[in-house]
Amino acid sequence: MGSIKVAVLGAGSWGTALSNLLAQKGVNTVLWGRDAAVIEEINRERENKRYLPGVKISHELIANADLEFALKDANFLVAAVPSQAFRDLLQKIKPYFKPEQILVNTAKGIEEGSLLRMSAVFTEVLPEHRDNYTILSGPSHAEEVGRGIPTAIVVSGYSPEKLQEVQELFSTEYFRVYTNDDLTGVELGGSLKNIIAIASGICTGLGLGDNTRAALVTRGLIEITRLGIKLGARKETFMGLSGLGDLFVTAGSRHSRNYKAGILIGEGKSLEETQKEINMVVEGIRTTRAAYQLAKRLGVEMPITEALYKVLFTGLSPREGLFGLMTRAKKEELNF
Ligand SMILES: NC(=O)c1ccc[n+]([C@@H]2O[C@H](COP(=O)([O-])OP(=O)(O)OC[C@H]3O[C@@H](n4cnc5c(N)ncnc54)[C@H](O)[C@@H]3O)[C@@H](O)[C@H]2O)c1
Ligand SMILES: O=P(O)(O)OC[C@H](O)CO
Repeated sequence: MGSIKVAVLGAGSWGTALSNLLAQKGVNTVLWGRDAAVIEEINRERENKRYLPGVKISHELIANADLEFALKDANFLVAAVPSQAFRDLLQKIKPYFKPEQILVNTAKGIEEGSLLRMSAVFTEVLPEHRDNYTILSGPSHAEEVGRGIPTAIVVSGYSPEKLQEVQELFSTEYFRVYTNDDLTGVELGGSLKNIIAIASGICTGLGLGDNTRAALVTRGLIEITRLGIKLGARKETFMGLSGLGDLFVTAGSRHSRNYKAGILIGEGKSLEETQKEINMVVEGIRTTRAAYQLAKRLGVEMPITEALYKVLFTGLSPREGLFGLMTRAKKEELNF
């Protein structure tokens, strides 16, 4: 793609997979990571063994631990760090940020404390560049994108022209990018599905059946939609790639860190043991606490989120949590 340059910031699983996709497409791409040992390994072995083992990295990809080098003359900055590190990354890039640069956020989460979505964090740090913010979300495991497995994803943001530029940048014959102007819905769908994925994993860890998981995922979609509507999102977005799509891929996949975390917790492991064993970001843990607080503040009913919050943070056992959900007051089904 001509003279376009992209800086991918964060050399974990997703940053590695996306930068590799762009480099394979012929885009001048620099992958920046804060860990010099990981960067060195990528350049030497053409593999990121900790975060994306088994995926061959294109010789066209430049990995570098110097942020200024990565940002210089970049048209697009792709932020691929956990949501709790997004503000910190923005503070680091702020001195270099240019009015024409487009920021593509890929983090799926809500900031703890402020309870802000990533777009709002961006606007706090770089208020004069609000329209340069976009987000890429949807069902996309790095392990599969890294192997060229057909994937569909969605981009959202404020400026329709910028969404089209990001759509054009990432689209390949195996990576299909849609646009959706419901930024609130796209951000919340991608973030809140992780809560339901952990709960789904807990059902598996407890040795329960497909009926239970299907019930949990369906009721989970309804409650995350309910919170989304309250915050101004469109209901339909939760039926799309960043809602149902991402829930489907996360709540039962062997690749999902959130689902795997749930399995370990259902099997009786503590939260600390679980995080140590997975050794990569499990976004849904902190998102559960943030969503629980948001739901309380706004008076939105989110029984699965509340039960998971109690299991993760107050010592309720997974079985007690499930029993509580099954024996709640009787309801109508479609209570958005
Ligand atoms: N892995 C996937 O399949 C996938 C797909 C779509 C979206 N995402 C989202 O992308 C985000 C990143 O996930 P990931 O899978 O790459 O996580 P990861 O745990 O694999 O990697 C995180 C990377 O961020 C770096 N990092 C952490 N804090 C940092 C900071 N303050 N400054 C700079 N770098 C920092 C770490 O060193 C690591 O390289 C998450 O929000 C996740 O939900 C992941
Ligand atoms: O591995 P997970 O659970 O963080 O999920 C990764 C992506 O969000 C899937 O779309």
